[in-house]
Amino acid sequence: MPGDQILTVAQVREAEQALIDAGSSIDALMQIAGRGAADWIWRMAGRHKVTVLCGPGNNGGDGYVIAEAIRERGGHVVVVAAAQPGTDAAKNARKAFASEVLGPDADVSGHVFVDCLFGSGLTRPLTHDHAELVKRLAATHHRAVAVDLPSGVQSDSGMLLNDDLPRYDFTIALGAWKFAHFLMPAAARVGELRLVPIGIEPVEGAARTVVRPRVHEPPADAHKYTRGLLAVVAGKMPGAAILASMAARGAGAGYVRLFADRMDNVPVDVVVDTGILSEVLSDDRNRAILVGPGLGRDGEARERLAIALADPVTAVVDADALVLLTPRGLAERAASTIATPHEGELVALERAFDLDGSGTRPERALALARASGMVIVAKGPDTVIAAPDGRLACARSATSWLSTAGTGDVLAGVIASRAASGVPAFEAACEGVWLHGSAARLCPPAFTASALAERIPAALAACL
Ligand SMILES: NC(=O)C1=CN([C@@H]2O[C@H](COP(=O)(O)OP(=O)(O)OC[C@H]3O[C@@H](n4cnc5c(N)ncnc54)[C@H](OP(=O)(O)O)[C@@H]3O)[C@@H](O)[C@H]2O)[C@H](O)CC1
Ligand SMILES: [K+]
Repeated sequence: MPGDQILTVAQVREAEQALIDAGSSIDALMQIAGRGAADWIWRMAGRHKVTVLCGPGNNGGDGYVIAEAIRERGGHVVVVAAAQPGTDAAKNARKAFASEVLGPDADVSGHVFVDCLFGSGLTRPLTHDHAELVKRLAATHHRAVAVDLPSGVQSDSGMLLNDDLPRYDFTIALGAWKFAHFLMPAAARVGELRLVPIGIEPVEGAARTVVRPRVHEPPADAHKYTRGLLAVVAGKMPGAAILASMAARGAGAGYVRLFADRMDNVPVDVVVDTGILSEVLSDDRNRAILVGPGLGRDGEARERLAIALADPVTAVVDADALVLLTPRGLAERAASTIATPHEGELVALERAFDLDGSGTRPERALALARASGMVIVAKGPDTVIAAPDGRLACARSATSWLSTAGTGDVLAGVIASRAASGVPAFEAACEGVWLHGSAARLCPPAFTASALAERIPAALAACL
């Protein structure tokens, strides 16, 4: 199931123009957006005092609409204008606000601070005065809500144009998600996210959010091979491959076969094969391969990677295998390959594929996907998934407790399991990322990677 669209500033402007061409107006869109945002703020504040900070552009215009909607309901609302409205729509919204507007020096405090200083039109850092004003208002209110984006955040990259700006409890996106809602460092400042739709049509080629997949029970006549046989190739340090295999067992594949040098310390429900790798992989019942966790980086590891990549089934390439991977290694491959690099491995792959690593994380992931022909899962607190055909998806961090050893092995195992179950590569990557995050949410704090792997079936249960 495709998620919601995530749009760049240019895509939002084009989509907004299409609505205007179809008979709407900026003023009408601002009313829908502002009143939709006011509904959320009303739920949060009720009759407690709300302060709306309005900037000069249409984000500020939204602020006047929000303030008027709260005033009409009998709420206690104050507007602080950081600058006079500069656009026609913002001027109209200001005129329609039937109460007093205070200047930026006003001494205000209250329950909810609503930031409508700048949104997607921000092009440069906030001035010192604006930054101090935002900080002061955030400090004198119990809760902070950003409308569309926190002021000071660059919409397409998620970069912060100013240091030291407040964290928000809530961000209410207008019309569509923006990349800054998902990308670090901005994603750490937005708080809980809500989206107010304003009628924007689907934009061709737009990025999507990663959402809960739909998974079906195996058919009545299913057996372990029809549900998918996954081969996991271990190396010198089998622990990581065992962890990946455990996670894979719980994510849908009917059979996980671990190729390893030794049989000891392997849980009973992972089948170990200590034979000859090329023979293990030539089993034509194999539906997917996972190679990389604990593989090592020596000559034997290189050889195992080459044998794995020569196999005509979907391959998930992780950890050490990402460092050993070369364009030549992929040249003969016809089957899909999914790479799951963290930032350091992403940089190594960019070098290997002669890319300069410039641009936002989604742009970098897409460039690598196109250059390598692989589905790229650029994992981290702001995981981005890119396909060679240009599809792009972003996931919010489930929890920062995921920052512990072995969780990457679990992710690789889950993605490989979805691929072995017959899910196409890009979708398998998105499903794996969702299941991994969802399992993390089911874990207690300070969980271990093996506890995470144990929660994968519970995460899968929520998808049935
Ligand atoms: N998504 C939609 O369809 C709708 C969105 N709406 C809201 O509109 C804003 C975007 O509004 P816009 O007027 O384009 O931009 P801003 O309000 O964010 O910024 C206003 C102008 O401020 C100037 N600017 C930029 N950075 C700074 C700065 N650091 N200091 C001072 N001034 C700055 C810039 O103009 P310049 O000419 O000075 O460069 C901006 O244009 C969107 O976020 C939504 O909230 C509408 O409600 C309609 C529907
Ligand atoms: K804002």
